[in-house]
Amino acid sequence: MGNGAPGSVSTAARGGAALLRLAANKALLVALVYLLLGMVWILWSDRVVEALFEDAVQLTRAQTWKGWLYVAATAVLLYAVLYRLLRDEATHRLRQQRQREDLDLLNQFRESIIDNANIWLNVLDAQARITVWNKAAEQISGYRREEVIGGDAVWEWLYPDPDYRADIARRVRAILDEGAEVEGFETHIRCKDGQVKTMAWNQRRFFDERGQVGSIAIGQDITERKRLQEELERMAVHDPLTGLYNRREFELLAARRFADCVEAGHPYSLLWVDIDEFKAVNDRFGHQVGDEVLCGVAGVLQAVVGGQGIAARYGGDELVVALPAVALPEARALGEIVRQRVQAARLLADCDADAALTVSIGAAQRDAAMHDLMALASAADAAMYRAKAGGRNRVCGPA
Ligand SMILES: Nc1nc2c(ncn2[C@@H]2O[C@H](COP(=O)(O)OP(=O)(O)OP(=O)(O)O)[C@@H](O)[C@H]2O)c(=O)[nH]1
Repeated sequence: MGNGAPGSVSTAARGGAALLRLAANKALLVALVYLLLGMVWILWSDRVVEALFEDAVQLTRAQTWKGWLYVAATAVLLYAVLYRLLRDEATHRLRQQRQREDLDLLNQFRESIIDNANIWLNVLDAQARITVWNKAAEQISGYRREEVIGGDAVWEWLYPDPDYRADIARRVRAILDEGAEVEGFETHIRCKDGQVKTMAWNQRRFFDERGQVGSIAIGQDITERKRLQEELERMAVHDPLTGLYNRREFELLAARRFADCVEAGHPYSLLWVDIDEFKAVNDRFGHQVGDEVLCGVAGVLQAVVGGQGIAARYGGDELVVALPAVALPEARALGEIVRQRVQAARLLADCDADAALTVSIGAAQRDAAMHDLMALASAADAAMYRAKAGGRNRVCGPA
């Protein structure tokens, strides 16, 4: 896999032909120089020998010596030329062999990096078929390379939903056809064992040494990171014990709905729920039981009003429910249902069959004098204290 541009094939072929032409021209030049030197030698040496020797026997001997001299000189010349050519050729071959060895080493190194990288790495050809599938891809997906290499069936396995798969296929085509790049793109894959994992992808196009288009994808399994992130987000807005919204989130959400209701002229009510004699529960049965009771009351509250309002743990044993667009009579009725259900739940039955656990509830509705959520909350809190003062286990409204 490389980054060569398309057309590199014809460039290489043109380069090879030019080199061959250069070699042929050089050889022709050497042959012509040899021919010329030979002709000059024969013409010149014949004249010199004929001028020097008149005797036929001496002339023949001189011609023979001249022949030997020519053969010796051309042999030396031939040796020098061939030695240079063959030495250059040998050096060239040696260099090529070293380059091939270096390239092999580099390829082995690259393959080992691809294979042992801690991240999913796969390569696709122009038809989106898998050509490289590293160990991390095998480990994360559960699919072995023998199952996926050369085909595109893996997309159906990883993305069984046809619409989702079509969307991803469109993105891959955009990468292959238009050179689009993705960075940090998240998908949910279904692994061989049925697990669903969240992956973050970086993917881009490349051209191999033959100019063929492909795409390389690097994937990171972010399932655990996502889960932790969601858990942190959940913890930031929820009370860890009861699972209801925490006070901060309640004030944020309820205030937002309060402003909406003021603007729309809708009613807005609030229930303030406090467990009766909760300190005695802790003292008699222990903090652990107290925690379970708190959770039990929160469960009742969520079941009765969760769909209509915003239920939260305000602090200690105090729970609140904001009821946007709900008028006081309905709010009181809901409070009454909560009270009865808490009592009926017999949350202390396991500790003491006779011990009853009850709640006191204050209900209030926004009036023209209440400009913010806190004013309404104070009114509901005051109503809850009236319920306590009235003997507990009851729902009280405004005085
Ligand atoms: N188990 C448990 N107890 C808690 C928690 N938070 C606060 N409490 C206890 O809740 C009790 C609240 O008592 P109060 O509301 O003051 O009084 P009470 O006993 O409920 O009496 P009334 O409200 O007058 O009926 C205290 O004893 C706190 O220690 C908690 O998260 N778990």
